[in-house]
Formats: sequence, structure tokens, C-alpha cells
Amino acid sequence: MEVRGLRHAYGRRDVLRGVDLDLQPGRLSGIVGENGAGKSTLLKILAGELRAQRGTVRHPGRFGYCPQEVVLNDALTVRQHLLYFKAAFQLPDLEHAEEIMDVLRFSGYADDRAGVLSGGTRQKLNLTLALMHDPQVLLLDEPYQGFDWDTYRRFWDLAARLRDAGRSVLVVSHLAYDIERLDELWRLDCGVLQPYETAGA
Ligand SMILES: Nc1ncnc2c1ncn2[C@@H]1O[C@H](COP(=O)(O)OP(=O)(O)OP(=O)(O)O)[C@@H](O)[C@H]1O
Repeated sequence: MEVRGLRHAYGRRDVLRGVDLDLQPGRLSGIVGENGAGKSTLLKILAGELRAQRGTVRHPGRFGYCPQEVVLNDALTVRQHLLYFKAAFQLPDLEHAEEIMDVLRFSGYADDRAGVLSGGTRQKLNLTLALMHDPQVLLLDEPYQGFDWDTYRRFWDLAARLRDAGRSVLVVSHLAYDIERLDELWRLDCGVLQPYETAGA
């Protein structure tokens, strides 16, 4: 994915002031920034959910987007969500989705309605829906929010496996935990991306 010169403002509030970013296959990348720095705005633009006022986003293939806010239908079961997305992604089966559910340890919830799931389990479903079509580029906005420690570690193992399989994985967070797991890390500060090290953190 190649991003050049992204600029975006909400009214008079400049949020992105010229963001350039290259996401390479087989790289696990991170972006950190304070609350309100513009991380979700950037990911929404990369995912095509929001149109930037200036700049370009180019990507060669399919991508997966895990938004910060979980978008589920409370009346549908976990399995019904998977079937809905299977149809949308035109997948032959749910094999990959079931593997991810197994890694995240929530296969036992397949017949539960989303409305009764715990926050962490809703997030597991959110992440599974973003990954189940095996996208080449993964855009993950605070993907481990609500995860317990064990699930958090499993998430990173999964992210590393996807990277090793040649996917581009971008993880956005307000906290720079576990930065040694990343191949590269930027800080979104004052509307531009800086290498994390040069930010002096
Ligand atoms: N739809 C909107 N209309 C107006 N302002 C917005 C809108 N969405 C975001 N903002 C503002 O833009 C700024 C960046 O918001 P954004 O959600 O991108 O930040 P963030 O880095 O993801 O924050 P957090 O870490 O708290 O999730 C904030 O000041 C926010 O209030």
C-alpha cells in the first residue's frame, strides 16, 4: 500500500497534514499516537471509509479493516455473522475463519448472539471478520482492546504468522507496548508520521 500526501481536516481542525506511508508485504508495522492524534482518521482513509481532502492511497489487492468501533448486529449469532461475510467476500467455506476462531479461543461461542457476547469476545469476532478472507493488507485499529493477557499474546502470534506468510500488517494503538514485535514503528504527531525513535520516546 502506498500513501502519499494525505491531508484531512474536520472543519478548522487539521488532523492529517501530509502523511506518507508505504506498507510492504511481509512487514509488521505500527503507528502510535496520543488520543485524538488522528490514527482512526488515517485508517478510515486507508480503508476507503473516509475520503481524504488531499493525497492518494494505492493498494494492489484485497485488504482487511478492523475498525476501532465494533460493528456487529446484536441480533445475529457469531455463525450468522461469519456466513454473512462469507457471502460478501465470496468465500468457498469458513475454514480460515474457523482457524482464526480457534487461535483466539472462541469457537465455543458460534451459536451465541453478538448482543450477549463480552466486550473481548465481540472484539475477537470483529478481528475474525477482518481477517477471514485472508487479505494481503491488514489495517487493525486498536485490535486487542478488551483482550485478556493470553488472548493478547495469541493476537501477536497471529499477526507475526500473517507477516511471515507475506501479508502487510499495520497495527494502530495509543500505547507503544511490545514494540520489539514490530518491524517498523511510527508516531503520528501533529498530523504527520515520524519514525518512533526520532520522536525521542
Ligand atoms: N467525524 C468527526 N467530526 C469532527 N471531528 C472529528 C471526527 N472524527 C474525529 N474527529 C476529531 O479528529 C481528531 C482525531 O480523531 P481520531 O479519532 O482520528 O484520533 P485517534 O488518534 O484515533 O484517537 P484515539 O486514540 O482517542 O482513538 C480528534 O480531535 C477528534 O475529535
